[in-house]
Amino acid sequence: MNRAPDDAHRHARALLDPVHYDYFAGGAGREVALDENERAFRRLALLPRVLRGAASRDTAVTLLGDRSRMPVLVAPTAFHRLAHPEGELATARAAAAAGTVLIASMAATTAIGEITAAARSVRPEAAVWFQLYLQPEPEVTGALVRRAEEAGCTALVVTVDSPVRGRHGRDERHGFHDLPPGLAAENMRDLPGTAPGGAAVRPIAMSSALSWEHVRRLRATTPLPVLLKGVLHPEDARRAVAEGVDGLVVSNHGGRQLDAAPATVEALPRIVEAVAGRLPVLLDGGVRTGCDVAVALALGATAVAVGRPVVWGLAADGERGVRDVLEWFRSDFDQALALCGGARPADLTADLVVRRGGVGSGAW
Ligand SMILES: Cc1cc2nc3c(=O)[nH]c(=O)nc-3n(C[C@H](O)[C@H](O)[C@H](O)COP(=O)(O)O)c2cc1C
Ligand SMILES: CCCCCCC(=O)C(=O)O
Repeated sequence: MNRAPDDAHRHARALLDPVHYDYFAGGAGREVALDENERAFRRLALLPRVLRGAASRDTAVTLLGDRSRMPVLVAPTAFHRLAHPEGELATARAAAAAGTVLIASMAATTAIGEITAAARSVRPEAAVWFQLYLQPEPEVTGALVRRAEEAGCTALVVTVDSPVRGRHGRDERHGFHDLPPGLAAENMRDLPGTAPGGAAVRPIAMSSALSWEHVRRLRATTPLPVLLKGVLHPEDARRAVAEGVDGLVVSNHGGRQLDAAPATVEALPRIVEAVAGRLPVLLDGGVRTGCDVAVALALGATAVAVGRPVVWGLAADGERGVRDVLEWFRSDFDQALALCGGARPADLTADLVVRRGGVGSGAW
């Protein structure tokens, strides 16, 4: 029996050290953006179409050349070994088995080469993308990109919503600022510029000096497609198109950065309008059911990504727990698609989405 993300969440909460549970669950500030991500989906409804003769369905999508069995990817989340001893290796095997794309965090507690190897041990064509925080020193960013390329990653997801780190009240209250002994952000090990005898693992820097120039430089140094994660303003989306970026992720970092950021599903339509089909637009934040996936796709997302539900599956039952959560998302999305009268993700169109209480008002 597949465990729904809500069940996994309950199990994870019971099993995890409360300090680590709060790290994963928490958000920035008063956690308004965190709460709103889920609530905003509840404010939206789907108007199903009937009698469309959609006898067989296909939930697969192709994203920048990678095929995914469903339009639900694994969002990058840090420090999986805090959730389960097998950490990112378990997540990678589960994502590969579920046939979806894993976006591996630069802040993983397992090196990217080991993550891709684990995914490919299950499915040789499994796609792994690498999430990157651009580092102030170009040679450090360059070395991270080479590692991702050598590991066989097929896209880079550059997180641009973190000029500084959000303030996480739960972590502050617990005094949780560092990984426990024995765990490290393994992609940061042995990078250029580490002083002889200095710490072998560099801290991850967040820099407010980053600009479009850094994105341009990155694009010039790698053949991999580059997506920007954390775009919420339509002008930034238009600029991304002009700069030749390959894709966008509409994200408020799961409510962990700017607490005043809008719910991502509410920001999505303006980004989709600005991009006008020129790039794939992904969304993450608060996606908890197949209906949420269907709403996001109907509003123009090519796919969504899920963060915490995957962590809960991992904490609850390792590789099997993540696989259960991902398989549940696939079947729940398939069910929503069928109930909307669709045969494939492209059948979900904006006219299906209305605000609750607003049917007939042309709310969208
Ligand atoms: C515990 C945790 C760690 C995260 N680590 C990263 C990270 O390393 N890099 C990144 O770009 N986003 C990170 N995120 C943000 C996620 O990629 C994603 O935007 C967010 O989790 C989506 O919201 P959801 O958790 O409601 O699905 C993290 C989120 C959580 C909850
Ligand atoms: C400076 C530590 C970097 C870890 C970042 C993980 C992350 O993005 C999060 O939201 O947590």
